[in-house]
Amino acid sequence: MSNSRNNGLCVRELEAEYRSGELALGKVSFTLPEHGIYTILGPSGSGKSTLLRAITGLLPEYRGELLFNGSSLREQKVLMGLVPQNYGLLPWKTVKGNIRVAMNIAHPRGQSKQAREAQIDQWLTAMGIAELAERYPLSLSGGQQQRVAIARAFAIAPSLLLLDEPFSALDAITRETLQQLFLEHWQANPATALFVTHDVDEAILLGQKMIVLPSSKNDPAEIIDNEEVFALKLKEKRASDAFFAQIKKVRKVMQEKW
Ligand SMILES: Nc1ncnc2c1ncn2[C@@H]1O[C@H](COP(=O)(O)OP(=O)(O)OP(=O)(O)O)[C@@H](O)[C@H]1O
Repeated sequence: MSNSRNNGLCVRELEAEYRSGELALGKVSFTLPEHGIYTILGPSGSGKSTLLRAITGLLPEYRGELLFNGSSLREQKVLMGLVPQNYGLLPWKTVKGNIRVAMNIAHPRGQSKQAREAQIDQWLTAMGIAELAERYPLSLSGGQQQRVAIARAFAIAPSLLLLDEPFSALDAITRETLQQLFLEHWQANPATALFVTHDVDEAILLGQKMIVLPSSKNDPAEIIDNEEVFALKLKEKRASDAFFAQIKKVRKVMQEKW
C-alpha cells in the first residue's frame, strides 16, 4: 500500500553493468518526493544516462530497487516523459505528428481528436515553436528539436519526467529562456522530475537537490540540498549569495569525487 509519505521515486542501491564485471553505475540511492525535481551531475561515463535508462525500463537488468509511490516501478504502469540526449524524434513525422503519436500512445482513449489537436497547439505555442508545427525534425536546428522533445514530454502529462541534458545544444541566452520556460511549465504541470545536466549552474538553478555521481563506481553519490536557492525566483537565483555558495560546494565535491 502506498501512502503520501513514500510517494515519489525511491532508488535503492541501484547498480548496473552492460558487460559482466564492469560497473556502468555504482550503488546509487535517493528518494525523490512526488512532484519534486532533482538534478544529476556527474563526469562523462559516470552512469547518468544508465540511471535514466534503468528507470524508463530501457535497461531491463539492474540490481537494487526502484519504487514509485511505494511499489515496484516495474510492476505498475507509470506514465513517463523522456527527453533523451538525441531528442528521440521520429524523422518521418512532422513536429505536430511527433507530439500526436506520443499522446495517442500515452492516452489511447483520452480526449476527442479536436481537444487533442488544441492541446498540441497550446504546447507548441508555449515552447515558442508554433510556426514549426508542419516541419520535419531533420529540417530543424538542435535547439528547435530540443523544444519539440520537451513539448512532447510535457504534453503527455507524465507522472515521471526524465530529462537527459535537454538544453545541451543551446546557446546561453536560449538556454536561460528554456530553463525559465521549463520551470514555469513544471510548476504548472507538476511531475516528479529527474534532470541530468553537465552544467553546474543549471543543476543549482533547477534542482531541489543535486545528486553528484562520482567517477569511481565504488564511491557513494553525494546528495546536496538546494532548497534555499530553489525557493528563489529564477531571475533572482543567479545573483544570490546562496547560489554562489552552492557553486563553491558543488565544485568542492567535484574536485574530491571526479
Ligand atoms: N550500450 C552500452 N554498452 C556497453 N557499455 C555502455 C553502454 N552504454 C553505456 N556504457 C558504459 O556505461 C558507463 C556509463 O555510461 P552512461 O552513458 O550512463 O554515462 P553518462 O554519465 O551518461 O555519460 P555522458 O555524460 O558522457 O553522457 C560508461 O562506462 C559507458 O561506456
